[in-house]
Parts: sequence; C-alpha cells; structure tokens
Amino acid sequence: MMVGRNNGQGRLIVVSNRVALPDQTATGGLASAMRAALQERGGLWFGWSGKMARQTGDDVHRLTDGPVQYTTIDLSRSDHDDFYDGFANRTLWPLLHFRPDLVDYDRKHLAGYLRVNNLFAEQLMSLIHPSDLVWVNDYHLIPLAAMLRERGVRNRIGFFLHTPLPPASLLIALPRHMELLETLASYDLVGLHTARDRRALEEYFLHEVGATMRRDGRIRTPEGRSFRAEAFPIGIDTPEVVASASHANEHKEIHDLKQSLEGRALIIGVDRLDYSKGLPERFQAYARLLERSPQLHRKVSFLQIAPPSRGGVPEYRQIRRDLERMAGHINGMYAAPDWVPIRYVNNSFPHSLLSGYYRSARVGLVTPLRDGMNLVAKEYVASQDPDDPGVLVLSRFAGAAQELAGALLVNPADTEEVAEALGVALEMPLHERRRRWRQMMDVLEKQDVTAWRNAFLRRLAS
Ligand SMILES: O=P(O)(O)OC[C@H]1O[C@H](O[C@H]2O[C@H](CO)[C@@H](O)[C@H](O)[C@H]2O)[C@H](O)[C@@H](O)[C@@H]1O
Ligand SMILES: O=c1ccn([C@@H]2O[C@H](COP(=O)(O)OP(=O)(O)O)[C@@H](O)[C@H]2O)c(=O)[nH]1
Repeated sequence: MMVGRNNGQGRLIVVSNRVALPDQTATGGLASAMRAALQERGGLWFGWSGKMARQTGDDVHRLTDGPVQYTTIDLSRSDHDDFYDGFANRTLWPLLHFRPDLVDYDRKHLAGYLRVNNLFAEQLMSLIHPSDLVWVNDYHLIPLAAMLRERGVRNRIGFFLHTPLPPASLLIALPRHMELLETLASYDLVGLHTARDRRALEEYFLHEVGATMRRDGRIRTPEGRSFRAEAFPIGIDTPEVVASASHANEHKEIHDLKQSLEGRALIIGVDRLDYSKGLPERFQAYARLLERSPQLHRKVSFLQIAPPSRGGVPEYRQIRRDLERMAGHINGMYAAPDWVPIRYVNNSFPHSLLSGYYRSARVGLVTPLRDGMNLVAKEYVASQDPDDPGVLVLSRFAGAAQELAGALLVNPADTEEVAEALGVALEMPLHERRRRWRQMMDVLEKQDVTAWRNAFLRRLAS
C-alpha cells in the first residue's frame, strides 16, 4: 500500500529517533507534533521503537494506524548507551542548549552515534521509493542524509532541528564539529524554529565552513553542495487542544483537581525533567513569591508535572534529586495542615487530561533556560476558557517567546523578576487577560501544526 500520497505530492517518510506509537503518551514535543502532523496527511514514520534488543535492527516492527504506517527498530544496549544517552544527550544536547560546561565528549559515543545513523540509513534504503519526500528530524540524526546520499539516494531530503542552535563561537567547542555539522549540506532544506537559530546556522557555514551565500538564498559549501536554511516555527494542533480543553470537565481527574483546590488559584508547570527547563530556578521563584507575599499563603497552589526523562544521563538523575529536595524544603517552610504549596508530580499524562489541567490554572509557568520552541506554552494558551483565560509567564529564551507577545516575558535566571511576574499574573484584571490571550490565540490559530508541516513540505518539494 502507498502511504502519505497527498495532492499529487510523493509519499512522506518521517524519520526521527523518538516515535509516538499509537498507544503511547508522547511526553516530548517532537513526538506530539509529528503525531499531529502525520495523522492528517498520512505517511510512514521510521525510528527507534523505544525498546532494547540483543542487536540493533534485529527486529523490525511494523504497524498501521489509520493513514500512518510505523516502522521501528530496537537498539542494542551498547548502541543505546553510546548513541542516545551518549553522543546525542551528553554531548549534543548540552551544547545545543548553551551548556558547554555539561558537554561530555567521548570518541566511543561519537562512534556509536555514527554507527546507529548508518544502521538507520541501511534500513531506510529498502523503504524509500524514488518520488518520496524524506523528512529527518533532530540532532540524533544530523549525518543521515549524507549517509543516504553515499548510498545513492537522490530524493528530496529535509531536516528539522527541534532544539535551539547556539552561535558559531559555541559550536566550535565541539571536537571535530566540522565533520558533523558540514553534513547538514547534504539536505535540500534545513528548518529551524526561529530566525535567531537560522542566523546561527548561516554564520557557522559562512565563517567556519567557508561557504558562500548564493543570490537565491541557498548556502553553498566549498565542495559545491548547496542547501536552503529557513525558520519554520512549529505549532500545535490548535483545534484539537481547544476541543479537548472544552470537554475537560467530563474527566473525573479534572473534577478532583478543582475540588482539591478549594478555590485557590492554580499555577501550573509541565516539563520533562530536564536541566534545560529551568525547574530549580522556577521553584526558587515560587518560594520567593511566598516569601514576599504572605497574603498569598493558602490562596495559591503550584502544580509541577515533571515526567522523568533520559534517566541514563547523570545530570538528569541529579536534577531529579535536587528538585525532590527543593520541593520538600519549600513545602516544609510554608505548608499548613490544610495547604501544600507545591504539588510535585513525576508522572506523565495524556493530552486529554493535560488540557484540562492547563484550563484549571490561572497561571501557566514556562521558564526554560533555553528551549527550541516549547509546545507546553502554546498548549496552555489554547486550553484556556476564552471568557476567563489564564496568564502565561514565559521565558524569553524559549522559541515560543518570539511569537507569544501576549505572555509576561521573563528571564528565568532572575528569581525576583519571575516572582514579580507571578504576582502580576495572579492579580491581572479580566480585560487584560482577555486582550493578551486573544493576541496569542490569533497566532496559534494561524500558525498551527498543519501550517507548519505544510510550509516545510511545500518548501522541500519546491
Ligand atoms: O525523545 P526524548 O529524549 O524523550 O526527548 C523528548 C524530545 O525533546 C526535545 O524536544 C524538542 O522538540 C519540541 C518540538 O519541536 C520543541 O518544542 C522543544 O523545545 C524541543 O526541546 C527533542 O528535541 C526531541 O528530539 C525529543 O524527542
Ligand atoms: O505528562 C506529559 C508531559 C508532557 N507531555 C507533552 O510533551 C510535549 C512537551 O513538548 P515541549 O515542546 O514543551 O518540550 P520537550 O519535552 O519536547 O523539550 C507537549 O506536547 C506536552 O503536552 C505529555 O503529553 N504528557
């Protein structure tokens, strides 16, 4: 069966390390977004099954769900450790999130990263037809197009980077950076979330690789490969989130949460447990709010949902310990027999419930130190009751800040500023909340996940 045929375009093959299989909760923005993007257009989604096996690629799992076909492979323990925990998440992730101090470079991890990319290329060779559009996602798979080209693939291949891209002065801290980053030129189109990220890529290619900018806007390397780099800010499935939030009251869990609040204003945070999300700084800012505003004691409640993530990486285990300690400390300082200031939950929830939790909250607190986009910020806004919307407090270092001008923008490292913004948000009059919410909804309605997918694929196909 041909999948993903649409409007005369070729089949769509999406490749990403993380795949959201139909029965799974997608606790990452890439998986949430690709699921929404594929469900409408259809296509084939290829990636890691999320499971481990004796040998990488030994078992190939195939599944069809409506218009989407899934083909996933298991990773061997050592490939998983070197590729995913190692080079992707101990080397590239901190580098891309402006944390050179956390970059842990190991040649063995790099070898594993290249090995898994080669295995992906090998598996994909049997799946790709000549007219297919291939869409590769994220930092796990940077060299994939170059490896497919070596095997003779001539299809249009696009790449989307879901993380921020730091300036060239930081990228060059990566040992052998050029060997890896130069392979981006094997794609026809490289998409990034913001204009700032695109400029960083351009600067890297022009100043480090020695590329030139062609008159048609394509970047041309000294070897003669040329590609286009453009910003495509990712969106959410706005109509779906709106619909799900407006039915939120049908869920017992939402009813239970509201009842437990006893009229208190709710502040909500939803993040993977990741050091890039600024969670300790956020807890500190909330503690500062309680310190400077005794009148808010017993009147406010902070719910932080933080599903554990990448537990094989030491920094992620450490931040989990730190947050448990901080939540305990803050609750110990301020709790009363009938009030717990922080509700700290290490579980993940499906979108159907999250949208109800967002809608129950007077404030959405989204304060990453760096974030490619941050879909939670967008989901929070789209989940609000138009008659009585909550306020978004948003880090200026999330890609979403470039679009959501109706948020209260903060520097997450400035505890005082975040505490102040929380105070302002909790007091904000209805007319101002509505005005700010409308401004943000206009953006979310226009630039939703369908518009994002179409813009990227149209550019790739053109
Ligand atoms: O796959 P994991 O290791 O469990 O991590 C989850 C995902 O985290 C990152 O998501 C990014 O993509 C979002 C959508 O574009 C964006 O809003 C967010 O700012 C990014 O952090 C990562 O880039 C994905 O590859 C992971 O799957
Ligand atoms: O319990 C949870 C926590 C998060 N998410 C989803 O995970 C995604 C997180 O994406 P975001 O871009 O905010 O950050 P990322 O985790 O990709 O860095 C959003 O769609 C959330 O709704 C979820 O489905 N359940």
